[in-house]
Order: sequence, then C-alpha cells, then structure tokens
Amino acid sequence: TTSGDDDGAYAVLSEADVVKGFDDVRFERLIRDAQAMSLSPHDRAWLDFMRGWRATWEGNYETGRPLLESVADGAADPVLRFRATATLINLLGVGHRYEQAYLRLARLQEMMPSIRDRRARFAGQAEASQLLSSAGQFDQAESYALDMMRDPPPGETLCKGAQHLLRARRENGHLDALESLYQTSIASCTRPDDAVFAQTMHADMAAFYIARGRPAEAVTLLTANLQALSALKYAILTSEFEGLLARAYLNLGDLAHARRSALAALAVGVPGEFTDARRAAFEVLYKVEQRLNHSDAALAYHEQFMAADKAYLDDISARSLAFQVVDQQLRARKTEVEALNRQNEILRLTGALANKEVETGRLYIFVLLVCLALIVWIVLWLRRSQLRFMKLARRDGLTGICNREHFVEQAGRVLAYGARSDRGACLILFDLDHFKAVNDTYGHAVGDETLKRAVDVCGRALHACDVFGRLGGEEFAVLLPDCNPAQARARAEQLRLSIAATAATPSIPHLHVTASFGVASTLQCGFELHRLLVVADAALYRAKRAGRNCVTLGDTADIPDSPYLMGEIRG
Ligand SMILES: Nc1nc2c(ncn2[C@@H]2O[C@H](COP(=O)(O)OP(=O)(O)OP(=O)(O)O)[C@@H](O)[C@H]2O)c(=O)[nH]1
Repeated sequence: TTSGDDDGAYAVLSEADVVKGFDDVRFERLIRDAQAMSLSPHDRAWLDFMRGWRATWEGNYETGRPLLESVADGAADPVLRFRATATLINLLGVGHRYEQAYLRLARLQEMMPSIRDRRARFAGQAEASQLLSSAGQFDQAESYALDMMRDPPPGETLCKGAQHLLRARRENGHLDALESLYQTSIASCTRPDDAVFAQTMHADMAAFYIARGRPAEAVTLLTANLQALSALKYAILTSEFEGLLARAYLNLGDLAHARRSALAALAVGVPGEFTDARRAAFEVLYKVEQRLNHSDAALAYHEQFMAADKAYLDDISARSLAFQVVDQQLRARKTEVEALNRQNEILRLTGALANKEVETGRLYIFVLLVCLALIVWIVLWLRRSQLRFMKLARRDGLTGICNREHFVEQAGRVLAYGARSDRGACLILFDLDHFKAVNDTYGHAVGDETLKRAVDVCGRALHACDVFGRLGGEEFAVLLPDCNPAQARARAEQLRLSIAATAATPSIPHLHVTASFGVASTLQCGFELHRLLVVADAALYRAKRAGRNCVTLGDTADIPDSPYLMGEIRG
C-alpha cells in the first residue's frame, strides 16, 4: 500500500462517514470504492464498521452482526471499537437479542468516560438512552438524553437528545405537558440526518394528543408530516405514524380513514415485528368492524389483535427480564472480581509478611553474629591483657629480667629437672660494690641506669637456658643448669670482668662499677634452691670481705654465718 492509496482511502472513508444516514446513493458508491482499495488494518475496520452500520439501518441483522462484532472486539482504535459497540447495541435490539444488547451496553458504559471523541460519545449516549428506555430503565435513559442535550458536539443540536428525552418520558408515563422545549428541539432538527428524529418526536407528540383526548390535533400533526416521512423510507416509524393515525381517526369516529390507516400500518410494518403499531392496527380494525356490525371480521381481527397484543407485551417483559438477568450477571461478576481482588490482596500481604519474617530472621542472625564476634573479641582481649599482666607480674620493673618470685619458681623447676636427670647445676649470686656511693654521688637516676647497664652486660654473657633474676636492690642471681663448680666459677669470672670493663652509664664514661660474686653448686648443697642460696650468699659475703670485685666458691660450712638474704629466703 502506498501512502497515496492511504490518503485516497482516508478521503473516501471520511466522506462515507459524513454522508451516511442521509445520502444513501453516495454512501453506497463510496463503500464500494473503498472495498476495491487495499486498506490498512485501521481503514479495514473503519469500512467494516460502516458496512455494519448500513446493515443496521436496513434492519439486516445477519449481515450486520459479524461485521460490528469484529470491529467492537478486534479494532485497535478505541473510538472505532466504541462506535461499533454503540451500533451493535442498536442492531441487537432490532434483532431482539436483548441479553447480548445489555451486555454490550455495560461495555459501552465502561468505555464512555475514556472516549474523548465527542461525536462518538454522543452516538454512544443516544444508543444507551434508547436501549435503557426499551428496558424500562427510564431514569437512566433520561439522564443520557440530558447529557446529549447538555453537550452536543459541534454541528449537532438539541434535536437528538430531545427526541430520546421525549420518548423516555412518554414511555414512562411522565409526559404531563408538551413543553415548548420539544417544539424548539424539532425546529433545531436541521441536519440532514435529523429528519428521522424530528419525525419520531412528532409521533410522540401525536401519542400525547391521543392520550389526552385531542385526536384531531394528532391527525393534523401526523398528516402534515406523513409525506416527508415516507420519503425517508423508514418502515418502522411510518408504521407507527399509520397506527397512531388509525387510533386518532377511530376516536374521531372516522371509520373509513381509521381502517385505511390501520391497513397501511400493517402493510409497511416489518412482518412479524412485535410493535405497538401492529397491535394498534389490529385493535382499530376489530373495533371498526365491530361498529359496522361485521361480527365475523371483527372476531377475526380481534384474535389477531390478541396475538399481537400478547406478542408486544411479551416482548416488553422479555426486554425487561433480559435487563434484570444481565444486571444480576454483572453484579455477580463484579462481586466475584472484588472477592478475587480481596483474595489477591490477602496473598500479597501474606507474601509481604513472609518476606518481613525472613528479613527479621536475617536481622536476628546478624545481631547474634555481631554479639558473638564481640564476645570473642572481649575474650581475646581479656586473655591478652591477662597474659600481659602475668608477664608484668613476673618481670622486674626496672631491668626486665625475672623478679624474685619468678626466679624462685623458674630456678625451682630447672633444679627439679636436674635432680631427675642427675645433672648438676650451679647458682651465682652477685651484688654491685659500693652502690650506695653511686646513688649518693650521682643521684638515683644514674643508679638506675647503672643497674640496667649491669643487667644488660650480664644478659649478653648468659645462655638461653640460664635463669637470671633480680632478687632485690642491687643483688642478682643466675642459675646455670648442667654445670659443674669450675665451669660456674669461670662463668662468674666472665660476668665480673664484663661488668667491671663497661662504663656504668654512657653519660658518665669514667664511672665504672664492680660486683662481688658467690657461687654454690648442687654437688655441695643438693638440688634445693634454698640451700644453694644460703651457700652462695655466704660465699658472696666472703667475697665482699675479701675486698670486693672477686668471685668466691661456696662451702656448706658457710651456712650459719651468712647474714645475706637468710631472713628473706626463710621467710
Ligand atoms: N638507684 C637505685 N638504688 C637502689 C635500688 N635498690 C637499692 N638501691 C640502693 O642500693 C644501695 C645498697 O647499699 P648497701 O646495701 O649499703 O651496699 P653498697 O653500698 O652496695 O655496699 P656493699 O654492698 O657493701 O659493697 C642503697 O643505698 C639502696 O638505696 C634501686 O632500684 N635503684
């Protein structure tokens, strides 16, 4: 399809849409032209809608229905779907398919608020009003008619809305007076396709006159318009006119005209249609024959009147019943949908709740893990602190070597091992010489430096397995495992020389301190630390006495005489 074809098809279809309803010949030709063109899906639906509309106008139910249904249910354009639905409602009403008509009406009402095309909405309101009138739903029918009158699209007048309003009011028995509104409205029916609406209003006005005992006015109105109506070739309305004329003439006592109009009503009416006109025609005919005393003919028409009357009334109750049925169905469906929605909402909430629970569960686990991690961290921190304190508790604060208690513990362990493995050990005890003089001469800080430096120097000369401790003040002890007295003496000599050779503190290079040493061996004293200390202490005492800065070996005979450390060790 070229765009030229598209433009051509659009022009043809638009024109057909405009002339439909008043220029039959042109409409037919345009439709034929369009059918010969290759059309886009939208234009194909548009053409089908107009063919369906044409079939509806002709009362051709079988042709119109599939065309309109395919557009109403399948067209992509919502306005076309809406227009096809409106026309389909009309056609279903013509075909007495009331239930389906009301189902379509419900769809139409759903679509109505979203339809912006004012012409389409106007046509939809008209169909809704008409169908609701036929179902006995006069209030709703009136309300749609008033909508049409309130907001007619450009080019439209009060004409069509007023016609629907008038019909709803007449059928509802609410027509108390012929307001000037209707005259104004009929006068406004100037569009080519308005003629049929003006004529319908004439029929309603005539019916009003007859009901009010003013048959002459009815005859005048109807006869004045009958010719114009016949030109419209609208069979149902022509039949209605003739039926009303027949009634009016009968009421006027003009039996000949009454009969002629009644027969005309039957002749133009659609055979088999359950119209009021048909019923009126048979009624008039039997009454005319009755008045003329043609009892056989009267009886025959009476029977036909009864049948037509029953068919007409049955049709009215069928319409009303169908409306109730559909109304109930729609209510039930709505309730069902609401129930499903509620169920879905419950499911959604249940799901959301489950998710929340999972989230809460995860949060609990997270919090527990954090608590666990915190506990582990606290335990480790406590353990490390404990170890640090234990270490501090074992060390001498100034020099960093074993304090007295730890030395006693460590030395005791080494001696116990030596006793088990029968390996001798020795204990060296030493004490800085004239240390008080250092303190007194250079101050306590230099004294401390001197102590640290002496420990440092000794530490470098000791082995990893030796136990080195500060027993207090300026007194130190070294336990040498796996060692005999000669070796111990040599090691003590080494320590003594190292201390004497090193400056006490870098800040006073000429200050040298010496130390005196006492040595005890397990060979003399056994493996008891207490005895070793006493013997080494006595030897140290002798070293001091011997002039200091020397090493003296211990002797068990020394034990009672030693004043050093005795009290403390015993204690
Ligand atoms: N700076 C310092 N001095 C200390 C420390 N512990 C003990 N002293 C001092 O060490 C001195 C020990 O003096 P004394 O016991 O009289 O013996 P000495 O002067 O070394 O003389 P002899 O041992 O006989 O050679 C005292 O003046 C104590 O105050 C310490 O940690 N730092």
